[in-house]
Amino acid sequence: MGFCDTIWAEVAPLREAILAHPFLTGLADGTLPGETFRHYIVQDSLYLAEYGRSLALAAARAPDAAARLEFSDGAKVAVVVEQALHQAFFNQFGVSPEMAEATEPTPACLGYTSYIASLAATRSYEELIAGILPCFWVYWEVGCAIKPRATTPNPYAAWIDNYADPAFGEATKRVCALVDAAAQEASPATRTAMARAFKQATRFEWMFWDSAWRRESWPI
Ligand SMILES: Cc1ncc(CO)c(N)n1
Repeated sequence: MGFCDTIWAEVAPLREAILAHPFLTGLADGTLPGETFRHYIVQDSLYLAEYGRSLALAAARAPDAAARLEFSDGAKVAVVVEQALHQAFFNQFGVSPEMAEATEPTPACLGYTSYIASLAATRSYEELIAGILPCFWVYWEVGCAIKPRATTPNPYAAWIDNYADPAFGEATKRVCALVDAAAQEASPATRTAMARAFKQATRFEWMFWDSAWRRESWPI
């Protein structure tokens, strides 16, 4: 079993909790309140802007051209999706650019982006890319799980299609391959740190949806 398969299996309980989360069941059957999705999509645009920066840092630190291309491409796609898909949803759900600009990241959003940025700043390249991977893989799994049971018409169809798109699956596979290759060269201690980063980021994925579901804000 490859490294990615192992760490993927280790987070199985987290993945089950994600797939069962009411935010995602509501997305699939179209009953998710628009206000809840609006909270999510504004936070997600803040997330993608910061995540894109961390992908660019991964590209800068990548040991070979293939990895440099993959992460710089990912950095570009994060910005493109942030601007295109999100703008469409902003229009659909009545979020003005001013509202979006005035919104602060929630504790979950800031926690997740700051965690990935901290990997980029103070940890190894191997840990950084392990922390980057759940963003791809969890969304790919969610997209594929939701798509066959999504009701039509569904106000969230464009979101579901984006993450169930085979092209997104291919990108996920390529990042998995880079993580597997890095793990193969790494020491046991680094592999342990990679598994921890992967799990931590997967936890934040759950927290991100849960925070939108609760329409989280700062307690003070
Ligand atoms: C929080 C989060 N994780 C992953 C993705 C997938 O790109 C996203 N858009 N947002």
